[in-house]
Amino acid sequence: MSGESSPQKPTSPPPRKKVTIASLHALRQERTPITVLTAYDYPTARAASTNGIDITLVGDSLAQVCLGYSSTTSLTLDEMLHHCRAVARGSSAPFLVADMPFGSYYTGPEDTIRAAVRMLQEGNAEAVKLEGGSEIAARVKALTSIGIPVMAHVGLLPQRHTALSGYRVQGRTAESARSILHSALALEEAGAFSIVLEAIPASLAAYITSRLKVPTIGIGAGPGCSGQVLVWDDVMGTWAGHKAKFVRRFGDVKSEVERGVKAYANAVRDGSFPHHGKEGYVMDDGEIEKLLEMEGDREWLWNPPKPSN
Ligand SMILES: Nc1nc(=O)c2c([nH]1)NC[C@@H]1CN(c3ccc(C(=O)N[C@@H](CCC(=O)O)C(=O)O)cc3)CN21
Ligand SMILES: CC(C)C(=O)C(=O)O
Ligand SMILES: [Mg+2]
Repeated sequence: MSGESSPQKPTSPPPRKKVTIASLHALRQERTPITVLTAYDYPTARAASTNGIDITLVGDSLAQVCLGYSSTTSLTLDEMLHHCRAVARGSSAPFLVADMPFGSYYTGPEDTIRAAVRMLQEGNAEAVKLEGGSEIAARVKALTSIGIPVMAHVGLLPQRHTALSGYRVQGRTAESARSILHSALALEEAGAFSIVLEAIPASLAAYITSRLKVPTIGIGAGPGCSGQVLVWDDVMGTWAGHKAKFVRRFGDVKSEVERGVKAYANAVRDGSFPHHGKEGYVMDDGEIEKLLEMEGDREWLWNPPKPSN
């Protein structure tokens, strides 16, 4: 059969090319913005993977948006690994990064390595993300020197919200900005393949990006970064908590979910669901009569409810 005249077979779209650290650096080089989205389970990972996201991040925001904790510091390494494995099963094309949970990288280089190895081996992550500045550069180096890719994270550090008395924009003064810049340079020097800049002024983020060779990923850091990241629930409009200034909602999934749940509950209550014919099963011919005969219940008669729609 010649290819020209035969009709196109309805096939699924060709699998995307696997994103690698090299391909991410190439995007930075050609100034194509890198797209990063968090994912917490198999369906969110699938959606990111099949719709053009470059990096899937299993963020520790998981603690708040999926598990109902009041902050990310409650999340354990085991909880992270459980979600990471689910995301890995659904995220085939994007590069897969996962947050090292609070407390899993402070007690020494050996514990840091052990926890990061679990993230890769048990969680199937390809890289780990660590929050902190120059003070954790040695930890980052301990990981990158043995081939564990690290994404750094500077600026607003949610894992330190208690010490910092809340979530505040960082780097508004020259002194604070310089400290963030020098942290970013130290983390690049320690081998980080990319750096997240969270909640810092746009001019500072653009300047840091110009001083680094590795791509920067901004969240609340303006358009001058090499890429952008947002939390899934913020993008979809399913997060009911505080909406940070940097969030833009691209979907209204919350109202769609409300509509669906209410419609289902109403249909069950008014008897319109399930429909006897369309959504149920029938016995083989004559078998209900046989059953009633066996049970001595020949008088029993079933009148299926009339569908109300
Ligand atoms: N849904 C959600 N989105 C996130 O981006 C996110 C989480 N959860 N959980 C983990 C961390 C916490 N993050 C946060 C949390 C609060 C602010 C916030 O309230 N920012 C203030 C800054 C005010 C200021 O200093 O001027 C804001 O209103 O933007 C920012 C980032 C980012 N991460
Ligand atoms: C918002 C991103 C950068 C993150 O760290 C998270 O989702 O936990
Ligand atoms: Mg995080």
